[in-house]
Amino acid sequence: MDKKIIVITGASGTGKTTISQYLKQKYNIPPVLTHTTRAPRAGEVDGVDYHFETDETFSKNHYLEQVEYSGFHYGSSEESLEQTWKTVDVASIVVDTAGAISYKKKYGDTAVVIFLEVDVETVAHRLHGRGDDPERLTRRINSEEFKRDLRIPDELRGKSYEIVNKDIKITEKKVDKVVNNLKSK
Ligand SMILES: Nc1ncnc2c1ncn2[C@@H]1O[C@H](COP(=O)(O)OP(=O)(O)OP(=O)(O)O)[C@@H](O)[C@H]1O
Ligand SMILES: Nc1nc2c(ncn2[C@@H]2O[C@H](COP(=O)(O)O)[C@@H](O)[C@H]2O)c(=O)[nH]1
Repeated sequence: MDKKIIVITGASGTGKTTISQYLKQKYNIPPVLTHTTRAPRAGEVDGVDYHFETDETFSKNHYLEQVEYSGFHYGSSEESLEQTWKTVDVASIVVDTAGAISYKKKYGDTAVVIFLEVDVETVAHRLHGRGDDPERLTRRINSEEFKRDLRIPDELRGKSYEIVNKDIKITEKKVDKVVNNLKSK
């Protein structure tokens, strides 16, 4: 099979990490870790969920793309993806829509984009349920990035699998189809 990167995108709280974990559990498709300057949430572990960085260490890495999201830096490296491709043909990565556009531009058909969509009320409810700090959560939901990522950008329209992530079982079945499509190539 050709090398592929499944790029999971959408607004914060739409279920990107949940789908990335499903891909790992069910298909052994590993996530490529990215870097961030935000603090770990309860239960998040450095080197497992993210490479957690200070402003200083973040600035020393080389990134394929990087963004500022709700006041923090995030970035992903080509080296991490190339490293993962040495051991598997298919990997996944979780990024905002600006990152997904960068991956699509750089990798073309090698980047298979899944755009997750959920209405804003449901997302806010889920983020509260995840235990996000209320002050940070309000800031995030009011950020331009969050509002932008609620709808698929023009650059990805027609080039992505668009999945409404309401019922997780239905979402998983749709993700199964994406993976099966890859396998048949
Ligand atoms: N279909 C679903 N139904 C109900 N809850 C869901 C569903 N999908 C995800 N969740 C829950 O919603 C919360 C947010 O999901 P998740 O962390 O995967 O989102 P995310 O898009 O990765 O968010 P972020 O970009 O902020 O990291 C989690 O608590 C997760 O368990
Ligand atoms: N473009 C990139 N976006 C990234 C990267 N790593 C994570 N993200 C996205 O940032 C927001 C916020 O993440 P959170 O973990 O603080 O909730 C979310 O949309 C992530 O998908 C990256 O390297 N590049």
